[in-house]
Amino acid sequence: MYAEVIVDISHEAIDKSFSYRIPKDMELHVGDPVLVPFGREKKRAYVIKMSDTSEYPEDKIRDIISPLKKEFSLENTLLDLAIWMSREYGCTLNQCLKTVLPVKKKIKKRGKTGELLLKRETAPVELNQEQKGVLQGIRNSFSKGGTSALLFGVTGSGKTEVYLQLMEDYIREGKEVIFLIPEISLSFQTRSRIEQRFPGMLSVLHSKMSQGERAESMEKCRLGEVKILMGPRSALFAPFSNLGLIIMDEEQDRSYKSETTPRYETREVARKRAEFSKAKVLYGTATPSVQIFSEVEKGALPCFRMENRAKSGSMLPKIHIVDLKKELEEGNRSIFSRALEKAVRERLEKGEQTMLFMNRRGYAPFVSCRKCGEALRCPHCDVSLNLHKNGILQCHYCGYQSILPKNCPHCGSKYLAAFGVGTEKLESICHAVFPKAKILRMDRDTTRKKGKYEEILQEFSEEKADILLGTQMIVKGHDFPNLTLVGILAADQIFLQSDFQAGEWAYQLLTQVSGRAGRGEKEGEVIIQSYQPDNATLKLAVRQDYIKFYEEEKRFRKRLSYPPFSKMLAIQCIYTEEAYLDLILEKLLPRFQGKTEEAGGEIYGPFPATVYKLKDNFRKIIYIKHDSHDIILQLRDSFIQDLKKVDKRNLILLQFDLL
Ligand SMILES: Nc1ncnc2c1ncn2[C@@H]1O[C@H](COP(=O)(O)OP(=O)(O)OP(=O)(O)O)[C@@H](O)[C@H]1O
Ligand SMILES: [Zn+2]
Repeated sequence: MYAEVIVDISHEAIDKSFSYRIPKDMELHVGDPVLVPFGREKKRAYVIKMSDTSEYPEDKIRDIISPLKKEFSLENTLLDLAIWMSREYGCTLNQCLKTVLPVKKKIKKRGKTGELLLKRETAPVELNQEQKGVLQGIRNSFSKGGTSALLFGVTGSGKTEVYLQLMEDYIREGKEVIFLIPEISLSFQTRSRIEQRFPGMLSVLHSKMSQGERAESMEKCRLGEVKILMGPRSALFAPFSNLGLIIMDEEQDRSYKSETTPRYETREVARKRAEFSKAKVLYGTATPSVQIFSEVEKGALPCFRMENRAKSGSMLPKIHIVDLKKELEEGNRSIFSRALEKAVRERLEKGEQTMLFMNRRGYAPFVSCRKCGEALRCPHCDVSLNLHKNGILQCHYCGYQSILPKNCPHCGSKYLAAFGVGTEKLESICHAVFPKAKILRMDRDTTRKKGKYEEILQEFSEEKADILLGTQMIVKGHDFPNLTLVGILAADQIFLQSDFQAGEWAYQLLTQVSGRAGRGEKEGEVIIQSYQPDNATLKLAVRQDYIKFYEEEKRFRKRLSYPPFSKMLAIQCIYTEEAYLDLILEKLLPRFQGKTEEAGGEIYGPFPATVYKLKDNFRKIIYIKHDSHDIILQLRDSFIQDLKKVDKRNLILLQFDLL
């Protein structure tokens, strides 16, 4: 027998594995630590794969010296987690270890830190009745052995206060807390609330950090210099050895789904991490994901609700829909409906703030020729190019850039024109329509530089600007008491996606955006502009009736047996030559289809991915559905085996997405 091992994982990025022979009487398992000869030294290594044969010449291969005891339980936990992830998400253990284990950097030795004492700078807010009720409920549920719970509270109901109290429970017991937040929304407000409550105990991760800074944050956890790690999904792998609690705020957020291999679902990995660390998980949200609410419905997850805003006098905002078709009929061609424009003016007069949401960045999402009708497209991807204000065309998928040509590259005419509105254009329009207003824009382009994101939010919260406009980034978790108007300029964009989860995402987004309005004492108003004011999801979002929305969504998904009412696996096959990709799939599919159907599953596709060509790669997707999670995983493995037989040179890249 042979083993593939990775060496000394805690010291550098793991990207290479080595082969060793397993001596006859040695019993080993994947994940076991072993001692191996390495150059002239002996090193600690981990078994990541075992096989009967080895590609290495017999005389060059060396023997494993001995198995080692798994001494330190943290390492154990993270290894177990990696092993589970590689099985669940269909990728190599190596890929999972890279995700799970922190890259360790040499860090200056610091003086030994004393016991971390809990000294508060600010007294906790007196909780209201609703908050007290849910806090007690969660505590009871956990102390009776419950391992996870959902805190379902409307926007502004004061979930953060509940989290803080619960964190305190665990920190007092000497345990550690992971506080997960969605990507990009490093809510500086929440961060400073935690810092004030638990001075010196918080470490943070965020996407703008360098490798070194991330490593440093993680290292503080390992050394016990902090008790709380706040960050996006990767914070889940904090090397805490006495983890007590994982809080996952905005549980429904899409950034919790990893877009790179392993494509894991943070919600599930959190549960596993908690299981291996004997910790608890609290999910929090104002709009539960359909997945999590189906668990509540089945009685598998206790749910604690808060239905009122926390601050006395604060109410959920009034929401209206404006019909853009009617605006057009009545001669208004502006991007602002009359109602929205009037509402903004009123806010400017009263010195209140406005937030304007536009789902696209850049100046205009399309440039096309008025003569031949062709749009300018990315040469590497199957999408149209976005025009930016500086006259640069940009692909938002691969980053390709070119200068806007004078003439149409298809017919040579000079009638190229930009269509649609992105945030840059919205900003120019706002300046023209409201010349006196102070305007801030927040999107990927204005927040590229480190610190910019916080700077914009800080400025807006200090009321140095009247209008904050931007993409998704502006909607998450922020609390501006003087913000009384939210305008959603093009709600239809939100519904355009073809995914079966599109309705859910739209509902969540609309609720989140709307939830920013009227969080102080002044009443809030939300205006949603749409060409399809009768859209069912839109109407449900306006009524803010989650249960009704959930019931509708459940009916639709049950009828078509979509998750969470069945398991679904998307298999994405990727290759640069379309013809070869098609050929392989043609060879492979009949047999695989047979297997799937025999196992009682359903198979669909292959379909081209939404963006079929991406960075010069063609992408086709096959979906399989089955009630059993395990059978789905078996079918996945058999797909991999079958593909190996036809794609002998191993050219096609596979990506699995377990839904
Ligand atoms: N018991 C309380 N008494 C007075 N004010 C409170 C109380 N609890 C919370 N607040 C205030 O209410 C506002 C909303 O609270 P918080 O940000 O925790 O809500 P949330 O539920 O996390 O909202 P969202 O889901 O929209 O992010 C904050 O300004 C907070 O300081
Ligand atoms: Zn591109």
